[in-house]
Amino acid sequence: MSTPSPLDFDLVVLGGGSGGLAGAFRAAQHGARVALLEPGELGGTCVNVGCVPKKAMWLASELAERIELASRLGFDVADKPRLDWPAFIASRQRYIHGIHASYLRRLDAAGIALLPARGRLRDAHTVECENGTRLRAKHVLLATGSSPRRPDVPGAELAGISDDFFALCDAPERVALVGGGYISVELAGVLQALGSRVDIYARSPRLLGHADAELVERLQENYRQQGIGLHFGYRLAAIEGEPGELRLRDADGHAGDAYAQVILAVGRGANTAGIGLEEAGVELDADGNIVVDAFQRTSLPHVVAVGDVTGQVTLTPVAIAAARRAMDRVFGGRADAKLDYDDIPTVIFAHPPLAAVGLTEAQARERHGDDVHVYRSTFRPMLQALADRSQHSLFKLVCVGAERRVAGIHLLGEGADEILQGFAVALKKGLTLADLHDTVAIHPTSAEEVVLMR
Ligand SMILES: Cc1cc2nc3c(=O)[nH]c(=O)nc-3n(C[C@H](O)[C@H](O)[C@H](O)COP(=O)(O)OP(=O)(O)OC[C@H]3O[C@@H](n4cnc5c(N)ncnc54)[C@H](O)[C@@H]3O)c2cc1C
Ligand SMILES: NC(=O)c1ccc[n+]([C@@H]2O[C@H](COP(=O)([O-])OP(=O)(O)OC[C@H]3O[C@@H](n4cnc5c(N)ncnc54)[C@H](O)[C@@H]3O)[C@@H](O)[C@H]2O)c1
Repeated sequence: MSTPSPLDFDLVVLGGGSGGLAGAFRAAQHGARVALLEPGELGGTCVNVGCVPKKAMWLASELAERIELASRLGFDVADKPRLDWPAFIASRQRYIHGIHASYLRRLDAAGIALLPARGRLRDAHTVECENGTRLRAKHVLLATGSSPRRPDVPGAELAGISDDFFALCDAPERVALVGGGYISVELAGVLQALGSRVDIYARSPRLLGHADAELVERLQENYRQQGIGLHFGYRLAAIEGEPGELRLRDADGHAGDAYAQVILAVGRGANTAGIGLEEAGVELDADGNIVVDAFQRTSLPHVVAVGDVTGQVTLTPVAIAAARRAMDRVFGGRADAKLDYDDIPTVIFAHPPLAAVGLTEAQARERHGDDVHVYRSTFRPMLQALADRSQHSLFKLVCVGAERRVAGIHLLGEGADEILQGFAVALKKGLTLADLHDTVAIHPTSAEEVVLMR
């Protein structure tokens, strides 16, 4: 038997983002010899140009709103407070550098070989680095993530993408966001609260097509009240002008206002091109996502894929959970380990946040017909009421069957982002309306509305 060379591994991972790192750490815990290839910053999209800097900006914008509330409530806030962006961004980036450093320490401690290189799949057991070095592995984990799409219209290259938002050093005076999904809604709320005048141009008839229509209706009202312009059914034909003064032209030839910044948020595409996947025998779907089965197995034996590159629910905790389970199966002797993709909770960090788990009312009616029972609570959180602000919260339960099993929980309002997690556990375990009613409320909170709905 030949002795293994230093280039032989039990696992080679392509991508040091949420899924790749989680998979590498879990495999190493099971005793696997692991190499991880990452040409960019550790942490991938989430840490560098996604969840983390986004949440930091969202927190800043929440503070801006709170300062305004405070002044309404009698605090002496001399002038209209302005955010010192460079100072805030320095704090944000310091926080992110701390995450990089922590990953490096953990990789080192786990004995994982980190190679700062782009990888290419040669066959089921061979990965080639950019410099031509070939690594041999028993198993390969593909976690190369996704990148923002640009619409195929003239001038699209003049506009920014979400990555560019994180390079801003001030709030641009006027901003257009193209797209009506997660990113558009989140960035619009942040920028408007930090001093920009924002317009959203969505192709769809409403924002957030996957979310519960009633909550989205309420969020849209909030956004209009905050001064965000909402343009639905918009068909973008071109982007024109000079940097700093850009205009959108629609399919009827109408050119609108000038914007200092246009940000495209029309979805993301899997990073599967040019890395040898199809040549090696990894099947892709029509959108370029890696096709995987319930165990994250690709069409090529010994090659698994997780996260955005599979086009499955594209959220960080999903990539992490799928990677850990796949590695438990491959290296941990848990043959049945796989992620259940049902009832994954999610939060859209809008203003206020929208948190959801399970079926929307429309999905429940499609699945269960008339046997759907909806409970809702509309209320003003105490701080909003004290400041005589009109922002209301809307909480909604979607129940099915005679036993009123809770099939969906939808929360729009202050604190919704922090309230949902615990209720998501309960929903996953088969929560019923009676269980909620059996639970004593915590008063006075917004969360208590969930157990008081009748
Ligand atoms: C603006 C924004 C906000 C978001 N906010 C949230 C949020 O609040 N909550 C949430 O759950 N999700 C959020 N997401 C989604 C989340 O960031 C992604 O779902 C998550 O990062 C996916 O993890 P991943 O490991 O699949 O890919 P990524 O994190 O993108 O990592 C992929 C890595 O692979 C590397 N790579 C690419 N090609 C190769 C190659 N050939 N060889 C080696 N390495 C390669 C890349 O450099 C990258 O580092 C947000 C996304 C965006 C864009
Ligand atoms: N809080 C979070 O968890 C969070 C935040 C941001 C992003 N994400 C993840 O990242 C993913 C990508 O976000 P996203 O907002 O780019 O995608 P998205 O899929 O949420 O929304 C894309 C939007 O663009 C629209 N669109 C598509 N093509 C268009 C075109 N040519 N012209 C105009 N509009 C067009 C779609 O109708 C849709 O409204 C999300 O689906 C989500 O999974 C999560």
